[in-house]
Amino acid sequence: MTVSPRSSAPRTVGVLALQGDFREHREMLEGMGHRAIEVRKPAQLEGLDALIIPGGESTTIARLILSNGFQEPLRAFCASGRPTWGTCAGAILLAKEVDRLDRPGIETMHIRVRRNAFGRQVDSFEEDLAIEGLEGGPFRAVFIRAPVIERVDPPARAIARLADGTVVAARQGNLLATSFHPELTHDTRLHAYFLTIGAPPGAAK
Ligand SMILES: NC(=O)CC[C@H](N)C(=O)O
Repeated sequence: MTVSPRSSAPRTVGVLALQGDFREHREMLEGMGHRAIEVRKPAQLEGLDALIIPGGESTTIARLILSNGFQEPLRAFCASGRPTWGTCAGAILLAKEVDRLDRPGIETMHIRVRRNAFGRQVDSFEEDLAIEGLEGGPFRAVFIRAPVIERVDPPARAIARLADGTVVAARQGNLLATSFHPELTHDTRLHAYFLTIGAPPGAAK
């Protein structure tokens, strides 16, 4: 399926605002005409149509998820079928397996992620990606101390790869994980795509 950037009606979209670049996601969503909520308490998840878990420092966000009682509510949100998207650190938190993370994350996507996979020499870079389901040509992806998706197990599937074949985006029903940061570009296509990926409750298991 392909979507155009303006194909969805205004939604109420939460951005987990414990740490990281939640503001950039909120501003992009607002620029698209959606209502964006910075989520700091589990009760705020209730009225949302969709949720973004932003980039930042995954160890810090994982610690704050646990200390703020977010772990079960976030798992329930993923199971509810509402679109849920982790960018960079957010993708690390959605993964069932991570090479090293000293505490549990949300662990709902059947992917294995390796943190800081590009090493010190390549702290950040950009690459044009073909993303399955996205029309309008390549997507300029910004990678910052990015993880890679080392393994994708069904029902998850890879939807974007670097030129060398490395998986950098995956989808599992209503769940989306990207190694890169679309909120740091002016391209709203992936945010628009994300809002279309709702699934029946439990579909993402
Ligand atoms: N931009 C990012 O979100 C970087 C992720 C960070 N390197 C981590 O492992 O948590």
